[in-house]
Amino acid sequence: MTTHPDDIVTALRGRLVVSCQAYPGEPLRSPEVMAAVAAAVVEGGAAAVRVQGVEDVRAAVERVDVPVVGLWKDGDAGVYITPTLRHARAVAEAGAHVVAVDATLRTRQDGSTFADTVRMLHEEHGVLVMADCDDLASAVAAAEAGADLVGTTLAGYTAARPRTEGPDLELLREVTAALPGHPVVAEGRIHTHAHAAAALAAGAHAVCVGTAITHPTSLTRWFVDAMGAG
Ligand SMILES: CC(=O)N[C@H](C=O)[C@@H](O)[C@H](O)[C@H](O)COP(=O)(O)O
Repeated sequence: MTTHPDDIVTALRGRLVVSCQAYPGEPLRSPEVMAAVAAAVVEGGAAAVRVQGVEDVRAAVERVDVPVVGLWKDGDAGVYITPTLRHARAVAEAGAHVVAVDATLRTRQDGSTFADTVRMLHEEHGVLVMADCDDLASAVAAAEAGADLVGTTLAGYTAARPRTEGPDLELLREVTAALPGHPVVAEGRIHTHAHAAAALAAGAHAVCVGTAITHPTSLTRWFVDAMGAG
């Protein structure tokens, strides 16, 4: 596998990234299980995997031969995706090829900025940075700060934008138009093949899908609800 930063970005063009995450207390919540899920999605053609938690990142890096986008979720309110320099450093040290970081314009717990995080990850670790954004302003700021990949990950999960039923394609179109040539990753509520195709058509460099591939509890619940069988 290529680990050169430019090659990783090129390798993701038009491809699927699969987020492999189980949440605290869930039956599949273990680094070994998530690494196995990562291996399974790579067999299906995932060009990269997105993995949460330092131990999960370490296990996935050992297990799969595609780039690992690592993050550390600390809590689930406010800035919680790789929220401080300490979290970012730990994810990079666990071997992630790309570190995903909250890039919203909200205040961070340790007083650092997203730009500080990008600088530290580039200079001290030589890894790529994925900016998890929630609106156009944060996406533009993230690109200016040097983010290698700009994601729509947090659209609909902050006060910045309403939560759309499927992916926020309107935001995706705005971001790809504002950042021509900059790799934009469509992420968040991409639940169908049609959503993924629409995201590419809207200019996404890559598409990241989590729940609709790797979260069996949600998938089951969707069927149960549709059947009125719960
Ligand atoms: C908002 C937030 O915390 N998103 C997280 C980011 O890593 C994950 O919980 C999502 O599963 C991931 O973004 C993929 O999205 P979806 O599961 O909708 O395909």
